[in-house]
Amino acid sequence: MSPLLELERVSLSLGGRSVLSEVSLSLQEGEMVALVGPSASGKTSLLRLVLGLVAPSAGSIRIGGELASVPGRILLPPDERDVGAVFQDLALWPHVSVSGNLELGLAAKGVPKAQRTTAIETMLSRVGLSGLGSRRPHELSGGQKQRVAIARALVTQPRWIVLDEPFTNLDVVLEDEILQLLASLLGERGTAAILVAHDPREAARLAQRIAVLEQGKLVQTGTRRELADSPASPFVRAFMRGER
Ligand SMILES: Nc1ncnc2c1ncn2[C@@H]1O[C@H](COP(=O)(O)OP(=O)(O)OP(=O)(O)O)[C@@H](O)[C@H]1O
Repeated sequence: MSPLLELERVSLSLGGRSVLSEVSLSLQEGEMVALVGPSASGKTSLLRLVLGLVAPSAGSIRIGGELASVPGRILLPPDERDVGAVFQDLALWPHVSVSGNLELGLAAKGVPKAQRTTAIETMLSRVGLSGLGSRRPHELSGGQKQRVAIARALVTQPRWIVLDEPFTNLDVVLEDEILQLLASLLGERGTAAILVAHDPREAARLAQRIAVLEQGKLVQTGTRRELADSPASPFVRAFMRGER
């Protein structure tokens, strides 16, 4: 069976600078991969590529075996990639209620009103936000906002999601709670994920594999044990020791 997502020697240049260089990476159905690397190594750019927000300069991206992006062209637009996204700034729509934030994606998918209401209620209850559907994002705590962002990414039941360092601003206890919630939500639905992680604990909690980017190149991909036992670079060694 084809991988859910497959990048083949993908390069990206922006403003005349090479941002990613010949990255090959795959994501299997139900698999969770953590993407790590120093600042400016290209992690966010890689997520933008797989979401279909930007086209590669070279190489190709396949989704479910079908060509989704080729040099200079996005063949499959973001809303046809069956993917949910959670960004670092969460990007909740500020003027829309919590329920409204979840509803937009369902409406865009053509889900009828009655089913939308049920799906939203079920999802809000699953993330511990029952009864808060009519609040606006600014009326929520940081942890509650994270839950809304996760609920919004998952309410349409996508086959996979990407998360770009969404837990950086949480304290450790809260981060742990949210990671646990996310792990069970992804696990019970068999949703695949690519997660940009900033510490090895976070990576280990969710991901079966860790992929390391440095200066736009994929320097190592492997399990936590493989990276800890034979780190391919000083960054990988330090990261696995939890120093970064
Ligand atoms: N639109 C753009 N035009 C030119 N250069 C860009 C553009 N977007 C990103 N870059 C550059 O690409 C490189 C990779 O950026 P990216 O945001 O992907 O890194 P990152 O690994 O996610 O970094 P961080 O961990 O700091 O968020 C950086 O040097 C950045 O300055």
